[in-house]
Amino acid sequence: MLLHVVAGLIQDDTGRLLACQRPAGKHLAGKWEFPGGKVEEGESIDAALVRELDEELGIQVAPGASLTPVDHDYGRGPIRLIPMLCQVISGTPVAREHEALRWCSVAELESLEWAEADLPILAEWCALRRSRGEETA
Ligand SMILES: Nc1nc2c([nH]c(=O)n2[C@H]2C[C@H](O)[C@@H](COP(=O)(O)OP(=O)(O)OP(=O)(O)O)O2)c(=O)[nH]1
Repeated sequence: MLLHVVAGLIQDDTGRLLACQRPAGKHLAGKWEFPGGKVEEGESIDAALVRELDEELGIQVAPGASLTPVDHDYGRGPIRLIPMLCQVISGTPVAREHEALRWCSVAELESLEWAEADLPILAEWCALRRSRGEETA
């Protein structure tokens, strides 16, 4: 069965993107990812995003546009990773479930070791920024 996973792309007001490091002892430990998680049965993508970011980071967000979903299999069954732009309405992110959080410029994003399924999402996000003329931040 295809598992749907939502991933939130959060920018700060200087254009940096929030990256989160997966904790030790978990699948893909130490890799960087976007905050989010599995969409529960009967739950909308937007509702899953709002719930996961509240649970993981203690922030309230408004879901925005989605980027292109990525289908991937780490050998544990197929997943569909759904990237969603989102706006923080309230709160400041705190690493409740992650090893570390980092606000990253494009250069910093490229220096991290990402979960493989996130690579196409990062490429799309960087292309989107370039097309808006925001590539230098
Ligand atoms: N949340 C999130 N998960 C991601 C990303 N990229 C990526 O490949 N994944 C994968 C890791 C897991 O295989 C799957 C779901 O992640 P999860 O954090 O909700 O679940 P988990 O690893 O706690 O799963 P499990 O140990 O309970 O089986 O999606 C990402 O950017 N964010």
